[in-house]
Amino acid sequence: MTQPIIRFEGVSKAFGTQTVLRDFSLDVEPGAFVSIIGRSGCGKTTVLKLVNGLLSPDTGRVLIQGQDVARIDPVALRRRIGYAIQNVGLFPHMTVEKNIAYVPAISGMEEWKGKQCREKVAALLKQVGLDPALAGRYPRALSGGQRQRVGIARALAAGPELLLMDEPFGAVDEITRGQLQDELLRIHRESGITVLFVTHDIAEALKLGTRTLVMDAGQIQQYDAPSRLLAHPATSFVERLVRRSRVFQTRA
Ligand SMILES: Nc1ncnc2c1ncn2[C@@H]1O[C@H](COP(=O)(O)OP(=O)(O)OP(=O)(O)O)[C@@H](O)[C@H]1O
Repeated sequence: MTQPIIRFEGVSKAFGTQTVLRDFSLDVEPGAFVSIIGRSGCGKTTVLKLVNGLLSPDTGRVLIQGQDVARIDPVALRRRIGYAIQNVGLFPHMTVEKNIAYVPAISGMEEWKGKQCREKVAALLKQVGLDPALAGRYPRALSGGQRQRVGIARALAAGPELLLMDEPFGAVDEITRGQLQDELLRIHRESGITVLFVTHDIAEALKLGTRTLVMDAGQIQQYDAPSRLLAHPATSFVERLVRRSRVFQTRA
C-alpha cells in the first residue's frame, strides 16, 4: 500500500479506570471511505477524536501522512480535517454563509474574503444539494436535513484531505437519509477525499464504505471490504452483525 493517510500505531486510550482502546493499530489508505460500526460505547468517537487531536493517546501514536498528530499545529490540523457530527453543531447566531466560511476565516485563508467567499459558499451549497439562496439564512430557519447538508459543506470548506463524520445522518428521516448518503457517495467519488464515517446502522455502513471497520470493546473485530464482511465474517460478533442486515448491496 502507498503511505497510509492515517495510521494508528499501538494506541491505547483510557478515561479514568476505563480503557477504551487497547493496543489499537489501523492503516487507512488515501481515498478510502471507512465506515466504523460497533456497539454504543465501544470507542468509535474516540477513534475520530484521536485523529483530529481533540484527544491524545495514552500510549502509541496517531499519524497523518506520516506526521504525528501531536506535532501538527492545531489550526493547520483543523484545515486538513473536516468534522461533521450529528445535530451538526452549527453556530446559531451566524448565517449559513458565516458558518460555512468559519474554518477558512479563522485560518486566515485569503481566497475566502469578500466576493470570492460568497462564490465559494454558493459552490459548496450546490455541491451538497442546496440552493445558494440559503446562504443568508440562520440555522433555525432550516430543516434538519438542510442543516445536516450545511454541516457537510462547512466540513468541506477548507478543502480538507480528511473528512470525519460522527453519525451525521442519525437524526433525519429515512428518505432524507438516503438522499444524504447518495450525495456523500458522489462527493467522495468526485473529490477523492478520505472519509471516516461512524454509524450505528449496518446497512449504512455496508452501503457507504469501501472498507468497514467493526469494533467491539475497543478492539478491531474486522477491517475489510463490505462484501468480504458479508462473505467471510471474521468473528461471531461480525457474523451476528451482518446477519441482522437485510441489505446485501455493498459498495466494495
Ligand atoms: N471525556 C470522557 N471522559 C470519560 N469517559 C469518556 C469520555 N469520552 C468517552 N468516554 C467513555 O469512553 C467510552 C467510549 O466512548 P465513545 O464516545 O468513543 O464511544 P462510541 O462507540 O462512539 O459510542 P456511541 O456509539 O454511543 O456514540 C464510553 O464508555 C464513554 O462513556
